[in-house]
Amino acid sequence: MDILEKIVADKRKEVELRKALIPTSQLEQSVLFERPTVSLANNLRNSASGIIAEHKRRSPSKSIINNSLNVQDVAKGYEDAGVCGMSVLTDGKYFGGSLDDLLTARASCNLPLLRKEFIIDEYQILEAKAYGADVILLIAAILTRNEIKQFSEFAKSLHLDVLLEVHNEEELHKSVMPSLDMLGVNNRNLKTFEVSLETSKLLSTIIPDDFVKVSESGISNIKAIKELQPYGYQGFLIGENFMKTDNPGESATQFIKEIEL
Ligand SMILES: O=P(O)(O)OC[C@@H](O)[C@@H](O)c1c[nH]c2ccccc12
Repeated sequence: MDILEKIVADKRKEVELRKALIPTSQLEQSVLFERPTVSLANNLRNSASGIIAEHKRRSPSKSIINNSLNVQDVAKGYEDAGVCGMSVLTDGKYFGGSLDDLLTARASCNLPLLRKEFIIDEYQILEAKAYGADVILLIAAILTRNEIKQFSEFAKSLHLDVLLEVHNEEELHKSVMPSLDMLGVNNRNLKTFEVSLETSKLLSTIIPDDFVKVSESGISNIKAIKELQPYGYQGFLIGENFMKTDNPGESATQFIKEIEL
């Protein structure tokens, strides 16, 4: 079993346990269910920097990134920096995140929030909405075309944006459909953890123009952004480069200043 299969197997068990404890009717009673969502795709279309900044304490590839920050400061810092949106890891076992992190981020800023999670069940989309997300991530590598269709249409019915993540041509061809808002190319192979910006460059030509293109992972300098912009990328998902510092908001501020120069 590779790491991705292991994560998904654990996730299926976790979701079954959560479902047994909190019925969907209870999720739907969250006051956040009535909150009008903010579109990350629209923000990216109208931005010069296109930065989506992530909150990530650790990862299976890097173990600890930063354990001494609080979500509130990070969210406020990113908002002050002028990022387009914030991504919040909610997986506990492999990334040290939680739905509580999402809720705290929601309470701390007005940015569109992406629930960064391995979604394999509609229940997790209801959770995303109930804990204040504006956007969900769907990962093509772990879903069938039918699931992508079902989950993305369900998310749209809740007024959530959908970011679909691919890593190769086959995943892209399997996934393209009108219920997606953004297409993300993960520069990191989730099975081997190898990172290459070439993945974004290669796939850019076959992503239809109606989707906002997002390049994800392994972006650690302005040069990478400048290199990817000519390929049509309008969004850049950055985690570790900000989170490894003592003040991710300040790092994001410097980063955006440099892009706009
Ligand atoms: O920390 P990085 O290399 O800047 O990467 C951020 C983000 O792209 C990465 O965390 C990510 C992309 N796709 C994912 C899917 C699940 C978990 C995490 C991810």
